Parts: sequence; structure tokens; C-alpha cells
Amino acid sequence: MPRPGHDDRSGALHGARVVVTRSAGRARELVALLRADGVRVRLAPLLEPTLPGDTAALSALLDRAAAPGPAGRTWLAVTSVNTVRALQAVTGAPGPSGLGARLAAARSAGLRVAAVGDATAAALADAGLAPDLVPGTAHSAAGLLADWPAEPAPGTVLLPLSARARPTLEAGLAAKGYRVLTATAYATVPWPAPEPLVPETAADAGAVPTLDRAGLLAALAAGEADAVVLTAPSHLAELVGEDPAVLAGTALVAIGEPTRQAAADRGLTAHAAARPTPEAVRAALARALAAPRGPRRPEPTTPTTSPTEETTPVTDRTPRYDLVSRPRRLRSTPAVRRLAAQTRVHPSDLILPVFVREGLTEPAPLGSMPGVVQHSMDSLRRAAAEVAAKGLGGIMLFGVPAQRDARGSAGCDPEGVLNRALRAVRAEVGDDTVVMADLCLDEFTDHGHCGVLAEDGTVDNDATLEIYGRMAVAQAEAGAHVLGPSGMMDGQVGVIRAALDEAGRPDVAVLAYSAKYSSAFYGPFREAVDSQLQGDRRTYQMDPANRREALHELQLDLDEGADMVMVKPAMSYLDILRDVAEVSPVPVSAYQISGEYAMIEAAAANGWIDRRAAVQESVLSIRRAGADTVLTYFAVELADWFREENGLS
Ligand SMILES: NCc1[nH]cc(CCC(=O)O)c1CC(=O)O
Repeated sequence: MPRPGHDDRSGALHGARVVVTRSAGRARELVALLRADGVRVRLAPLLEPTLPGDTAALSALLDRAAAPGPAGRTWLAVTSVNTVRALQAVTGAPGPSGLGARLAAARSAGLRVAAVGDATAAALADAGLAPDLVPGTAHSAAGLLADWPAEPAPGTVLLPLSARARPTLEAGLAAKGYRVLTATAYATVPWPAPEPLVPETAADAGAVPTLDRAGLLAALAAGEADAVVLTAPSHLAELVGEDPAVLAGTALVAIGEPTRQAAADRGLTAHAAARPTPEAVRAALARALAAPRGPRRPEPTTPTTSPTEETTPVTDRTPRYDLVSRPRRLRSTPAVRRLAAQTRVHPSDLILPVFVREGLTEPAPLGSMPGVVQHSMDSLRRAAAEVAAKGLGGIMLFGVPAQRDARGSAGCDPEGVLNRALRAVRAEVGDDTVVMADLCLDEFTDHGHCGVLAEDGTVDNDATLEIYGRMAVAQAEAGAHVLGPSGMMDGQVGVIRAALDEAGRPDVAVLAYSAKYSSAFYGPFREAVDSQLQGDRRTYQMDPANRREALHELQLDLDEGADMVMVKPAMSYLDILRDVAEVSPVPVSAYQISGEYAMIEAAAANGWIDRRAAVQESVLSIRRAGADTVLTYFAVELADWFREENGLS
């Protein structure tokens, strides 16, 4: 029965066998519209949202939202309807009596709520949490960032996310100076999920014939589907895996340009529905069915002769070359790759460097290191507790004093910021993690050099050593388990060892910065410690041109009693790290420094690299090159990901 606006291509629709990759609950209107045209509709949801295996992090995030913080300083940002459902699920009660009631007190104390788009806003409103901010035009992470209000003192953003979320919003908010706390709200698993986030309603159950992935593949192979309507790039990926030819010869409709592009990337032509409305999908379906289509992939048969036509797709799996070795066997599935993996990054391999600044009452974000802060004493204590709770290998403290002088006196002063911070951290974590102190003068001197200056303005090696010895004892008394001399003075390890022993602290270990190069990648660190340095450190840090010298420095530090040694920076010095790791009899660390961190963050914030994959690969490569432990500003996140990927709570 033609209706207004019905186009004359509906003939192509009548009787067509169409599979829509959507759940019954979300396909209701589209199914009704297509059925009215005589389309034989089946559904194949392919993917389904489910609560993460462990909801502790999400509950903790909700607890934080519920604890009324300083007025107007905390946001809850919600990026999908599924996230609203997940929040409701952990709250325990549906509707306004759940989430809205849970956050009511916090909202009147200033908690604000942002929604990515209208559907999310509506779901929030239904949950009793009408948002304060919805982007005006672009309903996306980018749109939300663009419309985010400028705030003089950015506070915290609580950001529950899909397990597959892209880093756009997190990185963008961090770049605006917010402290962004994330938690996995839901994961997407193959349909049917054992515990779906949205249980099927009685009305939807059985209303439309529904296929699982295997059923859909079988229908495609048997030529029983004339067209497939693809809802999202993830549905396409789930359906075809590494074999796009399963869709050869099938008319394809893509809802949205990203889905069309994902098909094109796999050599498939899909007709895009410009908007996700049932009408737009129907129009695209009519076009797709009317357009000429290539041949379907032939049904698998037992070939008697080898294929002759170059264009024949490869269906014969009998090996045609007698290869002695096929290394791809050990790359074929995630499980076999996991079995064959030689290097892992475990939380206990990681050391988190932290900055504490005298006089701060709130942590201060660092512009050139988005996501990293200068801590107040309070926030430092919390960070240390987190390091211990998450099983990290250690925490390395850097102090930023309020007053500096030519001799860096605050470094030796038991009341200096670093020594006070060491006491606070040790009181917080005891022996639950390893507390380390940067032992260097550059943060404490008014000229910014790592040592004191002689009259001619050069850095005076031996006068500096005497101060390092006193600083070592002060740090040991303040509670450091490990001291990290980073000033590259000749003889520093020996002098520090002797001073510790003489002070009755033979128990305190030395992690020697053995091969520390004069690197351009320290740039952001100098902001982090408010460095006063003019010029450079080339008279004491190593020349990036040199390799042999690293082994000489290593030998000296070992002879002077180093317990552990370090190479720094890491990524541009993996060859040095390899050299040192091959011969060192003591554990080897590498320091992924501020500039290495900043490069990855900047590229990820621009959407140029996949942040999580790049972070993981970077630290994996440092471990692979030979580091036993890695100092990295990504340590906490890497530990979170490790637990997530290994099914640990
Ligand atoms: N006390 C010196 C020190 N210890 C750690 C770093 C750099 C750490 C980083 O860049 O992340 C530096 C800076 C420098 O040598 O200029």
C-alpha cells in the first residue's frame, strides 16, 4: 500500500530478503516500515552491550560522583545511552529513584552532568539526571569538546566509557586542564550476550526472526540474503572478520558514512543512508537492491584442479608451496599470540614518577604533559596509595620547592619539600610499594644546574658530591627505600653509598642513572619542576652520539656499589638499553621521559595514533629491549589495562 513519500523503486524492495544488524528493541520502526513494503526482514544483532566483568571501577566512579566535592568543580560526562544504562545497573534501581536519587545531594552541591547528544540526554533525564550540557550541533566527542564551557579552574571530569572508546574526549578534556577519571561502563560482546545490559522485552522476543553470526554467514553462503543493512563499522568487522568476501554479491546498506567507509576499506560497495532514520535506510536499501552487484562467492567445493583464473578467490586451502616454516601459524589467533608472546608488561615492572610542589593545596595540571599534575601533599598521598593498591613496582618522587638558592639547600633540609613528601608517602604506604627519591640538585638550585657552580660558572663536580652525600642521608632519614642519583656527577654513586653506610643506612639502595643522555626530550619535565636552567647540561649528561661510553659509566657505577642501574631516555636509546641489559649483573631500569610521554599524548589527542595501543607498544618495546623495570608516566593506566586484559579485579 503506497504511502506519501514512497518512491517508485519500492518494486525492488518487495519480496527482498534483508538482514538488519540490529537488536529487535532498536529495529522496531525500521522493521515495520520495511515489512509494509513487502520486505522479508531478519535481524542479526551481532554485538550486544554487557556490563564489564568487574564493575568495581564503575561503582567507584559513581561513588566519586556522589561524594559532593567542591561546588562546581566536578563533571560527570556521559557519552552513550548504554553508559546511562550501565550507571543505572550499578546503582541498582531503575528510573529517577535510582541514578537521579543517588546523585541528588552531589548535584545540589555542584556536580554537573554533560551528555554527548540528544538520545543520551533523554536517557539521563529518564534516569532523573537532566544534563547541564549537550552540544549544540555535532553530537560527538568532538562536538562536546567544542561546546565545553571555558572554566578558569578546570576540576575533575568523571568519564564512564565503553571498553572500546576512542581517546578523543579523554585526551581533549585533559588538554583543557581537567583531571579525567575513567572507568569501563560496558563492553560489547558477540550476540547473544550471557548477561545483556538491556534485556529483551517480552514484546520484542520472537517478533522478528533473528540470526546469530554463524546463522548469518550460513545464510549469506547459501544465497539466502539479498541485502544486509550494516548499522556500524563494528558490526561489519564482527561479521566479516578477515574475510570480506563473505559479503560479495550481497547488496549492502551502511548506516552513516563511517560504516560506508569501513566497507570501502574492505573492498565492499555499500550504499550509505545519510541519516539513521527508517526512511533514509529504506531509500538506501532501494538503491542498493537496484544497483548491479558482483558475483557471490562460490560455495566451497572440493577443487579437482587448481584455480586457473587470476580472479578466482582462493578457497582451496591445500598448500601450494612446500614451505619449511610458516611463522604465521603462531600469529593466527589472540590465544596463540598470547601463548607465543615473549615479553609482558606487568604492573610490578612499572615505576610512577610524580611531582610534588611546595605550597599547593590542589593538584596543578601540566600543560605540556596532559594528564600529569604537580601534586599537593594531599593528592600525592592519594597517588602513592593508588600506586601501592594497584601493585606497581614503585613511585619516584621529584620535589618542586618554593625557594631556591645557589647551593640547592632545600634538598638537604629535612623540612624541604621532597623530604617532607617522602615522609608523607612512607607514612601512607609503608613497605607496600618501593618509595624512591630523585637525588639531584636541579630542582633546588636557582640556576637550575644539577650541581653547584664554581667561581668560573662551571659545574663543580666534587663540591656537588659532598652535597649529594648529605642529601642522600636526608632522603634516607625521610623514608626513601631507594635513591636515584640523576645528576651525572663523576663518582656520585660511590660518595652516596659511603655517606649512607656511614650514617647507618646500609639498607637504603641506589638506583644509579648510569647512562643519562643530554636529551631534547626532557623539555616538558623542565615545566614540571619549574626549572630555572639557562643553557644546557652537556658538560655532565652524556652526548647522544655516544654508545661505548654507556658501558664505561655502567662499569663505574657497579664498581661504586650501584644496586640497580638506569638508561635514560628510553625510546631514542633502546640500543644503549640493549647494550647495558646484556652485560649488567644488576637489575636494569629505563626511564620513558616527559618528552616521550608528551609526543604520544599530542599525537593521540589529534587522533593521529591509537593512544592505548601506542602507549602499550612503547613500553613493551622498552621491556623488550632489556629493561627489567620502566619509569613511565603511564604506569597507573598500564596497570589498569593489564588487569582488564587479564581478567583480574
Ligand atoms: N633531576 C634531573 C632529572 N631527573 C629526571 C629528569 C627528566 C625526567 C623527564 O623528562 O621525564 C631530569 C631532567 C634533566 O636532566 O633535565
